[in-house]
Amino acid sequence: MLLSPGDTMMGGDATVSSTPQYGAIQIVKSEEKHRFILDHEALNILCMLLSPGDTMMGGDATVSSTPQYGAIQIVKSEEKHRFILDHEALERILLQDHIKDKHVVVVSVAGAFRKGKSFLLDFLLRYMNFTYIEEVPNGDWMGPNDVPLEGFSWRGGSERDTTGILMWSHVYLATLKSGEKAAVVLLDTQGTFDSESTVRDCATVFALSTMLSSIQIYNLSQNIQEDDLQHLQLFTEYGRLALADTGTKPFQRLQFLVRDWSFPYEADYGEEGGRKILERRLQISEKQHAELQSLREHIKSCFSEISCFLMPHPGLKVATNPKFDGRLKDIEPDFKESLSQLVPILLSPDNLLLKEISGVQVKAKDLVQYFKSYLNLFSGDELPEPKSMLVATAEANNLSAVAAAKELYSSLMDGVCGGNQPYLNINQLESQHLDFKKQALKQFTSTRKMGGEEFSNSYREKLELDIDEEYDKFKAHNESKNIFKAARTPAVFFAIAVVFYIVSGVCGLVGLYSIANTCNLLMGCALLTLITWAYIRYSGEMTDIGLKIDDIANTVWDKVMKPGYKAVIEKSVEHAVLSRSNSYIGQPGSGGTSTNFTRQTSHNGRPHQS
Ligand SMILES: Nc1nc2c(ncn2[C@@H]2O[C@H](COP(=O)(O)OP(=O)(O)OP(=O)(O)O)[C@@H](O)[C@H]2O)c(=O)[nH]1
Ligand SMILES: [Mg+2]
Repeated sequence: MLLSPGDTMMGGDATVSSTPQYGAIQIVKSEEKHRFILDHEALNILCMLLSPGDTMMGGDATVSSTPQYGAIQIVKSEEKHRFILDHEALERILLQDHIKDKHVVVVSVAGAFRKGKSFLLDFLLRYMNFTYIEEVPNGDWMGPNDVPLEGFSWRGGSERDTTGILMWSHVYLATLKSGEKAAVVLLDTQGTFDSESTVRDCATVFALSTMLSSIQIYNLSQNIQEDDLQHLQLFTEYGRLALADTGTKPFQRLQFLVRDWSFPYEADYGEEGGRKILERRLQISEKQHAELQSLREHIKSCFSEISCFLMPHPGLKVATNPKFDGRLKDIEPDFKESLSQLVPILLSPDNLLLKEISGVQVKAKDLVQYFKSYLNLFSGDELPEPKSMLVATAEANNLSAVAAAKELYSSLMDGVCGGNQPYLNINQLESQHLDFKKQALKQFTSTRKMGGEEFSNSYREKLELDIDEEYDKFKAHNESKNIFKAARTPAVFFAIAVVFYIVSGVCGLVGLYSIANTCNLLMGCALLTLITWAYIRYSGEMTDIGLKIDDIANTVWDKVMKPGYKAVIEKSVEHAVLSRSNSYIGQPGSGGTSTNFTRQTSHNGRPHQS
């Protein structure tokens, strides 16, 4: 978003940002006599930059240097431990025109509370800004040494900070290895096991973020413990069902991230050490209980990629100093070194992974549907069974396929009878509709969906109904382009006025004054209706009355004028044919005279004479 020309940018050349469209705007100015005045215009521009209603998390300490971006709480924790989805906020982010049709990469960080999740995400933001906005490849994305860390709200202390699920308001566009442009979404989540949340709350947030992300960063402290693996049980159960249904792995990447790893002499910091530890933790041995064995097997089979990264301790300033505000100079070099290795492993264009559900890549607009279905699923008092998770996924799957097929139909119809297209003959329109409907249904049937054919039949029926409804709209729109139909109402009322004018004149001539007066009155009414109709059409007000006048005109046309007009035409054609044949028979050599002729009529196809 650009600032309007003429905005007061503070700081002159020295402070111009590397992205020149951002800058400090002076909203309170110091005037003569030491008075401060508010620059309303500048304030309005700032208000426009922030979409209305956005909940910017973080308070003063974490306000971003690019004020138009912020963390938006899309899943909120309400009273009685219920989570609700902020549809509007979600749609505002994901349904932006340049985003909605892009496949998405969803990066989420989940895990226990107070373990540095939001802190890490702010480094991910720095990398994203550097690589995908400023587009400087292989540079130093970590930024200057002496700048506070901003973005998602993070802080020290023992009390929880993040609640619900937050999405970064800016969706990054990244060019993948394949050359495709993908939309990258970052999610921060409420930490698990804080003193205010129930087990269900924790499981809900963790489940939502795992189900919706393509790169789930599982943030752990110090080690991978058995209970950390057990939290994945719900997904592995669901994953098994989904795997059986579609034959594809339901989740993409699970990245274990062990913070404050204290045993570098056993396994090195970084990816290599992480692989070693992960192998040990996911190892299946005969000594293990059968349940532990199957959990490990299922974790492996549900994610297409599992990896682990061991992070060193960031230093005492980070962990214990209340004044620490994220400056790199206060962080231990080991930590910074590991961070510079970790973040590109997660977010470089080559490592981004698209979100897939049942083997189909998810678009940003589909993600909205999945959010809705999953939030619905988790709104009950009990945690859902893996089977109902499968049903919810199948439902969202089918709804997305319905939406895509409907969109195909609408765009095809738009091409033949949309806004700029001329009026199309009704028979032609009908045949195009049937053809496009067939194409849309074919696309729906061929899209891979969960839940089987029987499940998707009801959605197919819904699609047919939706398409027919859409067709009615296209038909009405097409009709409105028929200028003869548009001119029908004024023509009918004008004709009525003319007829009554003539009748009134004739009646006046023969002395039937009362009938003449009534006709005059009716003529006046017709003209008045005509003027009212013209005003409604011109002003766009009182459209209900306008529609009623159109209805009356249509009825008069269908019931009176059209039959009358047809009868007159038929009569005159008959008359013309008759007079033509009469003149033909009357001609010399035609075998008869005009007064004495042989009339030929046809009887059962045979000519006979009378
Ligand atoms: N020991 C340690 N502390 C860290 C690390 N990273 C960040 N911190 C500190 O941990 C504290 C909490 O950071 P946050 O990012 O707010 O933690 P969080 O996990 O988002 O916390 P909740 O939002 O409450 O779930 C801050 O004081 C950070 O400085 C780390 O790797 N190790
Ligand atoms: Mg947090």
